[in-house]
Formats: sequence, C-alpha cells, structure tokens
Amino acid sequence: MALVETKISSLFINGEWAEADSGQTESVLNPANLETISEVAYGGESEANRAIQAAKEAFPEWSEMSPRKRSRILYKAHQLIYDNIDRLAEILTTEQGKPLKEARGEIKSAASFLLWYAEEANRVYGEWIPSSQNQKRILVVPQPVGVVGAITPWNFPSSMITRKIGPALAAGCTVVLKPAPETPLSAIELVKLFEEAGLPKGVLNLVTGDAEAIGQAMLKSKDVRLITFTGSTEVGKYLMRESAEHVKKVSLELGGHAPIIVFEDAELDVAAKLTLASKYRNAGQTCICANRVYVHESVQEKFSQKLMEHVEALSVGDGLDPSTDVGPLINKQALQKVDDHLNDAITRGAEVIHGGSKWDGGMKGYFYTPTVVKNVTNDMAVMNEETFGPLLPLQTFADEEEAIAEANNTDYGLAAYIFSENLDRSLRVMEKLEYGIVGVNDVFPATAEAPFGGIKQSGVGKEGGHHGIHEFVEQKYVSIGMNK
Ligand SMILES: NC(=O)C1=CN([C@@H]2O[C@H](COP(=O)(O)OP(=O)(O)OC[C@H]3O[C@@H](n4cnc5c(N)ncnc54)[C@H](OP(=O)(O)O)[C@@H]3O)[C@@H](O)[C@H]2O)C=CC1
Ligand SMILES: O=C(O)CCCC(=O)O
Repeated sequence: MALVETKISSLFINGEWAEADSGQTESVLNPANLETISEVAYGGESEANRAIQAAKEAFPEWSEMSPRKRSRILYKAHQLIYDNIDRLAEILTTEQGKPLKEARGEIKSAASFLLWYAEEANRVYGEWIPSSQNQKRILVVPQPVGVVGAITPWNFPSSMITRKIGPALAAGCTVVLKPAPETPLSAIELVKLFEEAGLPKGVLNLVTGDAEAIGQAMLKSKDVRLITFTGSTEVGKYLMRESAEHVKKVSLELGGHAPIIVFEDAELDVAAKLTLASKYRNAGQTCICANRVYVHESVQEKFSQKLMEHVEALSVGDGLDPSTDVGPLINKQALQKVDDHLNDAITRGAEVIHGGSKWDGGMKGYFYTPTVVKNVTNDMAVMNEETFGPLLPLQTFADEEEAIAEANNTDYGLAAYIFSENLDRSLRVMEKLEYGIVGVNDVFPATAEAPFGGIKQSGVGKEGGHHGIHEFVEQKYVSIGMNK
C-alpha cells in the first residue's frame, strides 16, 4: 500500500475534507530525491474564510464543554499518534528529510504536547482576590480567547502543530491551521487522528495553499482573536504589524542565532558531541540549534580535535536509510543559503576544517556535507544571520566577559548554551545571557513541560509548560458589589 494517496483533498473545513474551490493543487516533494510524493489542495482566502466561520460556530459548544471532556479527546489523539508512530515517522521523513530516528523522536514529542495539555486542560484556575473594600468581591475568571489562527513551519511539521493546537484546544479555543507547503502531509495525518479521536466538527480546520491569502483572511477577520506562528522573524514581524489593525493577540516563535560557549573547565568530549548533535540534528534546520561556537582559547585545539573525531563519523544520506545521521535540506534556497554563508566566510578569511561542499552521494536531493570553519570574524554572515543548515563556525574568546558580550551581540534571543563544570560560573553566565532559553551542559531544552520561547527579535510568548496554555486564555476580572 502506498504511504499516502497521490492526490489528497487536504482542506478540512467544518468536519469535511475538500479540494480547493479552484481545483488547484500543489506538489509535495521528497527533498532527498526530488520525487513528487503527493498533490494537495491549494486553497486561498475564500476557503480560509469558511474555515474561520466554521471555527467561530464551533466555539460556543467547544468552549463550554467541560475541560475533562476536552481532555479526553486530546488524550485519545495522543494514544492514536503512538498507535500510528511508524507510519507518521515515515511520512515525516519522506516529506521533510530528517533521519527516521529523529522523525520518531519528533512524533513522540508531538504526542507529548497533547498528553501534557490533556492534563493542563483541567488546571486553568481562576482567582479570588481579597478586596480592599468590605462591600466588594473580586474574581478573575479564565476564558478561552476564541478562534485561533495557527501558522506552522516545515522544520518540525508535527510537533510545531501539536505545541500550538494542544494548548489551544485544551483551553477551549477553536483553530484554523495553515501548515507549511513543504510538509502538509504530517498536518493532514494529525488532523485525521483528531477526527478519529472524536473532535467535534469545526473545532479544528485545516487550510493548505496560498500563505499570503490564508494569512490575510486570518488577519482581516475580527473573529480570529490570536495568531500563533512559528517561522522566520521577517514573517513574524509582518504578522505582528498586521495584527495591530484589530489588536489581535500574537504568539510568535521566530528565528534564532544560538551561541554555544565552551569554557576551559568544560567536559570537552561531552561538549564536542553535544555541539555536533545541536548543529547537525535536522541538518541544522532547528531554530534553537548552534549557529556559532565560542571556545576558550586555552582549549581550542583540544576541542577542535574532538569535534573532528566525531564529525567524521556522521553519515549523510536519505533519512529513510537507518544509518543516516544527516538528511537533506528542505529546498534549493536552503541549500543555497548554506553555500552563500560558507563562501562569504571563506572570502573574509575563514578556514574550512571539515566538509565545505554540497554532498553528492548519487542522490538528486538537497544535501550538504557537515561543515566546520575556524578563524571566523564578526563581519561574516554566518556570525549574524540564521544559517539554518549544517555549517558550524568556531571562534575563540579570552575571558568570561568577552564570551558573554559576544554571545549577546545579536538581535536574536532564543536559545544559548554553556558548557562548564563550574556551577557558580554557569549560573553567573546564565543570568547575563539575553536569551529566553539557556542550556547548561544540555542542547535539547525543548520539552512539553517547559516554557519554550524567545526574547528580543526571536519572538513573544511561550509554548509548553503550564505557561503555554495561558497564551490562549483571557483573564476576565469580575468586580462584585455587595449592597445588602
Ligand atoms: N523559528 C523556526 O523554527 C523557523 C525559522 N525559519 C527561518 O526562516 C527562514 C526562511 O524559511 P521559510 O520557510 O521561508 O519561513 P517562513 O517564515 O516564510 O515560513 C513559515 C510559515 O509561515 C508561512 N508564511 C509565509 N509568509 C506568510 C504570510 N505572508 N502570511 C501567512 N503565512 C505566511 C509559510 O508558508 P509559505 O511557505 O507557503 O509562504 C510557512 O507556513 C529559514 O531559513 C529560517 O532561518 C524557518 C522555519 C522555521
Ligand atoms: O526549531 C524549533 O522551533 C523547535 C525545536 C523543537 C525541538 O527541539 O524538538
């Protein structure tokens, strides 16, 4: 049996699967071999408007349903994801490229957000505030914000969806979801599982197609009360600006430029292995992955040697091959960006110490060899712009103050990492890093129970943890006068 149908009616509006009004479709490619996997509907503004209307109509019943009942549906969807994990992982790898072992990890992570928010649904507590006046009572009543517009990227095509719709549905919101055009198949599979789990019609709607038109429908509608987005800072800024018109809430997970700081007292072998894991996971297409590494000058030689030992062992190839560690990049532009950053660095004096070219293992896809460069300087693009690919620049530093200043020298503020065995230093540096997330001897901070999110131009709001559900909740203040 084929993994997916060759043509899919991918619009899910008010509980019905449909094609685009125009009949137009869009191809989904496998980035490892550039073959077409399937054709999905290319919807636009009118389909998005119908989805918004369906979500609006479904809102009263869904938001008034007891949290326990909503929770059961989320829990069922979580179970269904596990029942289908092999198939979901294979679909994810086929459309996105990441190695199957990482895809399985992502599917588990996607499920974990549903489990976490199935539990959190029951814990959206209000408050009773002691009043300063005897004749008054003060209550704070949490209520769902309403219809949510969710726009998701291709780098984590399953977990970025559940990280948004898990808390939204748990809080009592209804949703219109627009996934990335590169990876709609994972979104379609998730929505089917929610359907199977018994989600009432209209509560979750899916519109694939023209991003600008679908985005405009969400932005223009007064009924969409919140836009939740993961993607580039550029598009995030646009959505934030446009949301001002109707004063919508926004929750934005945007780009990053994560520094890794390796102090002289670090466990160097662990630091080297984890630096590579951070950089080359998902072929470097992770918003929290290392973009630049600062190594104390006294351990630079030793650290580079260890990096070289481990980077040699990484195998590039088709993600479906179980021995693959680094799969293809998502598309031609992504491949070009890595090459541009590398050429810019070389022109400005960097030295390639590993890799340095596209990978040609006999496959047509968008592969790049894991690359490490040293002698980098701050004027290089790789030190300032998000590379989103397998290119790792190494720079040295002389003392703690310099490391902190360099790490903070960016408009981004998503994730930063420290390697040190000295707890005092780790805490001191952590406090000074201007980032929403800091990993100390850890490069995998994303987990359902913790608040993930950036500061500065990396975004606003948190996803995950008990914090994540509050993005989807308004606090209504009730002042009660007691006249008798
Ligand atoms: N924070 C993160 O996790 C991510 C960061 N990025 C960064 O962004 C760079 C570019 O990647 P790219 O995929 O182009 O990122 P985008 O920000 O363009 O895309 C992310 C999502 O937003 C949608 N989108 C784009 N423009 C609009 C719009 N005007 N209205 C509504 N939705 C819109 C996209 O759809 P469509 O593609 O159809 O336009 C996609 O679903 C990467 O190299 C990386 O640096 C990218 C992805 C994730
Ligand atoms: O790139 C992101 O936006 C999220 C990273 C998710 C993860 O590490 O599982």
